[in-house]
Amino acid sequence: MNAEIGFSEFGLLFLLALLLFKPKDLGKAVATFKYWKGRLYRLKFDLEDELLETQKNPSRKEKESAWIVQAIRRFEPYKAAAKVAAFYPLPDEPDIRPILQELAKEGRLLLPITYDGGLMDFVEIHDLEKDLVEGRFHVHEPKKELPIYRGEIPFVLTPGVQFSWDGGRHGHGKGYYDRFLEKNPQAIKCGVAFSTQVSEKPLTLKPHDVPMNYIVAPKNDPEKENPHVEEATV
Ligand SMILES: Nc1nc2c(c(=O)[nH]1)N(C=O)[C@@H](CNc1ccc(C(=O)N[C@@H](CCC(=O)O)C(=O)O)cc1)CN2
Ligand SMILES: Nc1ncnc2c1ncn2[C@@H]1O[C@H](COP(=O)(O)OP(=O)(O)OP(=O)(O)O)[C@@H](O)[C@H]1O
Repeated sequence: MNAEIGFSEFGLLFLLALLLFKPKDLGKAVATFKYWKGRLYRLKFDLEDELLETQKNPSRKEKESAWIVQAIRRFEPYKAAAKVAAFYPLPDEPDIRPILQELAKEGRLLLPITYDGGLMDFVEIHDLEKDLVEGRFHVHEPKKELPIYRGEIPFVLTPGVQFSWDGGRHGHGKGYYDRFLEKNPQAIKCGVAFSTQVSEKPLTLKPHDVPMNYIVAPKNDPEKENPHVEEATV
């Protein structure tokens, strides 16, 4: 009896949520929930790793991140790019730190520094330890005193909340990447995502949403697939 009451209350709450929130808001709420869930999840695993000193049983996220890193390394347009605009991963994004280390060593790494109003610039980073500080939204950002990079940006590894295989991208809703990419139409845009972040159905895009040329994300089983980058089917 009690169980029945519990279930119907849950059902009622769900219906209320559907009535009160527009599908877009509901999507944002789910994205926020996922973001915080991801942060706590990563924290838990980091603590466990420290305690157990083991990397023998990496989580699915770690496996997918390793797959993504391999796929990027093998990707010709990435290999050919003189500079790569990348991102310092948030806990809910693929861990591309090995790529960042390699790019920094090669003198090819650019990371974003954000300003108010949804604007950002890229800065050349040579040392991930010394050149970065924690900026807004807990993202590691270049120190303010470092010079802004004013040269050509041929290739952009782009973070996002959700992508679709046809190149659609939704971010955190502040428009940083849309504004930046609009000003840099020459750049090859490569979305970087966990398999769970890529929708089979095209995302609904607004006129300012800039589509990706490529998506790097494992499609099904990251262990069985050969890492490769998908060309967006736009
Ligand atoms: N790794 C990484 N670096 C990045 C971005 C990104 O998406 N990922 N950005 C891409 O633009 C810029 C920073 N923009 C961000 C904007 C909002 C939030 C954020 O967490 N916002 C909400 C939560 C809402 C949500 O998750 O949708 C908050 O304020 O807590 C994070 C980054 C530049 N650097
Ligand atoms: N090129 C642009 N010029 C002016 N305003 C823009 C441009 N791109 C986006 N915006 C504005 O920025 C806001 C957020 O855009 P959107 O929701 O597409 O961001 P996002 O791509 O999800 O976020 P982010 O790029 O920060 O990860 C919107 O209100 C939009 O009007």
